[in-house]
Amino acid sequence: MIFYFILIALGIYCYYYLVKPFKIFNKYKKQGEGFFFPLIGEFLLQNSCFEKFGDVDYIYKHINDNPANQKKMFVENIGKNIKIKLTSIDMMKDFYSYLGDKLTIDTFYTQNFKRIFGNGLIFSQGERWKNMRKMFSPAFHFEYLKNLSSSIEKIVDNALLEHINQDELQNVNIINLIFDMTSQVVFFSFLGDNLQDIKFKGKSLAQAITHILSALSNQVMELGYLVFGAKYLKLGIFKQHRELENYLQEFKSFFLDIIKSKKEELQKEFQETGDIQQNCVLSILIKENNIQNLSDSDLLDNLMTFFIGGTDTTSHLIAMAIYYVCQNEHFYSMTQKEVDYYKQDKSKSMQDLPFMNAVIKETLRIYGPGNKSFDQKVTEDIMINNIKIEKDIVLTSYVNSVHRDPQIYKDPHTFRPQRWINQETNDLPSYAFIPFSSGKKNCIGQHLAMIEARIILFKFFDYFDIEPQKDYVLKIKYGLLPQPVNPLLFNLKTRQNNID
Ligand code: HEM
Repeated sequence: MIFYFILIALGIYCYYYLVKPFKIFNKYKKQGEGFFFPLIGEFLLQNSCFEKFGDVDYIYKHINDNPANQKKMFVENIGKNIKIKLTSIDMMKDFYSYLGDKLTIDTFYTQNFKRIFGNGLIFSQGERWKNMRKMFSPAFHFEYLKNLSSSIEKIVDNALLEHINQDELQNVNIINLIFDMTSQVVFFSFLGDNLQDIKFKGKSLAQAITHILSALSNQVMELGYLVFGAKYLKLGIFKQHRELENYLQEFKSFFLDIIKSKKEELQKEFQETGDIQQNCVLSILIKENNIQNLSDSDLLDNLMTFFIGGTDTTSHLIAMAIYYVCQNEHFYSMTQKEVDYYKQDKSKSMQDLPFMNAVIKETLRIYGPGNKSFDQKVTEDIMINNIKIEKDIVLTSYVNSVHRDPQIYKDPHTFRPQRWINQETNDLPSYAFIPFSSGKKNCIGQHLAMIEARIILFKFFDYFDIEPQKDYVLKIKYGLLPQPVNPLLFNLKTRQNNID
């Protein structure tokens, strides 16, 4: 009896995890390229790309190299899911028009992270998302954010001067250093306070969040998670699972108290003076009478969401821009000369630094931390560029492939900022450059990211002569983002005359 039961269970398992996915895989592979291996196709392919080329995404980045191939998509499997990576510009318009309606974030990887960022903007859909986006948007308009520039400059100056004063200028891990600044900026832009002096169990708040994220990320690799999902982790069968859940809950309630007291402080100021001096998300919510529409836990979820959306991304963008500039003497001297020239003319704004802006855009094109959308589950059959995609398939928009398509960009795999200054990129088609996504769920923080990138890059090249590690080999793997495996270490030498 038990034998038959096991046999039937095995049969059902084989059908749902092997036979059915393989049939669907074959159907879609006709539209492009593909790779199938029972259960772990995506892992295996990315791993082998990493081993061979030092870049997990290599195969998707190069899929358009031969335009005669007419590839449109790359099909893979993971677990029982079939995943389609959209790699052609022709498919982007339809994809982004369905986002948030017939496409919802797939929870295979992300459900564990929801334990920290709950139902903030990224994970919300429908009316809830619409209302929140409307309430938060004014705080992310460029004109409003411009008022934060001097506070951001102060955060950056303090962080760099601290390194200079402590003489910590050799082998500086610049991603960590910049992450410290971008996390202060996110707290500041949300609460009007960078929370620098507050510690949770001996860690700064940014370090505590990083610790939680990295533990959650490790759990996603556990067999139990792959089979039963995040519910299994929350059950707390193992000690390390219980410990993490407790740490997470304590951290959330600690942070909730900080938010409550900041909110009360700003509300009091508003009641007493009719205004709030400090520009930040909270003050906009209070001034526009929206604060009562959000619970304290909604505020916490969104602060965590902004932290996750806005720290790693921005710090990787800036560190990679420094890395690329330092690979080429001409780019390096152009950047430094531009910074020095700008300092002599106070009438200019940082937007008037053409070469530096081109460096940022080119880094976003070729490396962009958001050049792959979240995996999205199809909730009902849809048409993407005249191809029917069935319900339950997982779709990802592979912006990386479009950003490196030789039919759109000349010499697409080369870092060449000049393309953004000469006429080359004047008439790019729609969806040819979308590092911050597109459509209604695009990145709310893109102006903040660009302002930070300009300020931090400017200060680095103003304060320091930057020397990269000799023989460094860039290898890209996924953490929360695609990121360099070996730390980006630089020697910094102060340019004495430039430091007041
Ligand atoms: C270089 C820096 C950044 C890049 C490349 C980037 C990229 C992106 C991308 C591609 C998306 C869409 C994700 C998807 O749906 O698949 C997104 C969404 C989002 N980003 Fe950013 N981002 C950056 C910085 C920021 C900053 C500084 C913040 C806020 C402080 C932020 C907050 C968000 C939020 C809240 C969403 C979700 C928006 C919604 O669903 O309505 N991001 N970002």
